Amino acid sequence: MAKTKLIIDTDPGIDDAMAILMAFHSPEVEIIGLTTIFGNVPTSLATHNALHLLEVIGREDVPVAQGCTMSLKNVPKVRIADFVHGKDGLGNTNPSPPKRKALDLSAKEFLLKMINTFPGEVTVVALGPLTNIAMAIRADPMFAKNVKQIVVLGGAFFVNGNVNPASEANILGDPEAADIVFTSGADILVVGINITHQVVMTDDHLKQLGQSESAFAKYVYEISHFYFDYHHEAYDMKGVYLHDPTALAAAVDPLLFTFAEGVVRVQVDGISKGMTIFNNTGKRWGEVTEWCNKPSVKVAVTVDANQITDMLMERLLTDVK
Ligand SMILES: O=c1[nH]c(=O)c2ncn([C@@H]3O[C@H](CO)[C@@H](O)[C@H]3O)c2[nH]1
Repeated sequence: MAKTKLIIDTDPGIDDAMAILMAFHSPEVEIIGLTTIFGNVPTSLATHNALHLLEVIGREDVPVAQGCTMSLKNVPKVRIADFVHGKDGLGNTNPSPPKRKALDLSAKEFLLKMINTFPGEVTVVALGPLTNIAMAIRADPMFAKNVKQIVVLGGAFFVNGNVNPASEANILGDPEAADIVFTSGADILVVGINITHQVVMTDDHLKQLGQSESAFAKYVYEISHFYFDYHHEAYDMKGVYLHDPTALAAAVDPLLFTFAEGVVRVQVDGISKGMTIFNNTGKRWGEVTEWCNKPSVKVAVTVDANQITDMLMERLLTDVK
């Protein structure tokens, strides 16, 4: 079967690094580029880290396109998540400067170019705020039709957020962009923290990675201590949430999830800014609401969590020649 072409829009980030490594050991997909965005780190550092990760992986042929440095409303991210990922985004391991540079094309231009070159063939896995993708949608009305699928890591459906009780970090990073993407009519899978908080890499799994001879396993072991310390402290748990690898798994094998369909709108201001509100009641509302006459998305509602952790472990522990 033909491999799905993937573009990973990313803000690496320790769990982004795990997802990117996992993607390169996933025979189901072919990664045709990385685009970068602010979130876990500022955009310039995301680009630096994306180029560094491709060196670690040995795939310096894969292009990186730098994305927006601010949200659609020209607001820089209020709180870069260095307390989750370290100052350098990779657990304070201080990676050496990458040998390559990003493309001259912006992330938006790269996304448009790839989707127009391969209509119906490219899936975008969005691991950070959705600014680049919203920009592409706004620039070209055909983008939403021609992208094969957009897999979004973001939102908190029927649960609290992880930045505050209302909002999850990626959606809060650019709520206007998220609302544009969710209502664009593209084929969209949304994986929120109601799902990713079920998918855990334990302290024992980390130990196993540390004892392995696999280059990917050793690398993840090195960068992950900071991320584990954060989870020990913030959540009192003996492991970490696998946010980004879970979204990547949805692109590789959506059968590991079940989805409910409905319209998702995003709160763009007020105390619940960034909140994702999903209408799947099936009720015939008596009045016109902001959810009426909008395209639906598929929101993940259940997950085979152990299978995803196993998939990540297996793909990190295996050296692919
Ligand atoms: O700003 C943040 N605050 C968090 O507590 C937090 N926990 C995880 N994350 C990152 O945001 C995405 C999931 O919401 C993932 O990329 C996490 O690394 C966080 N970001």
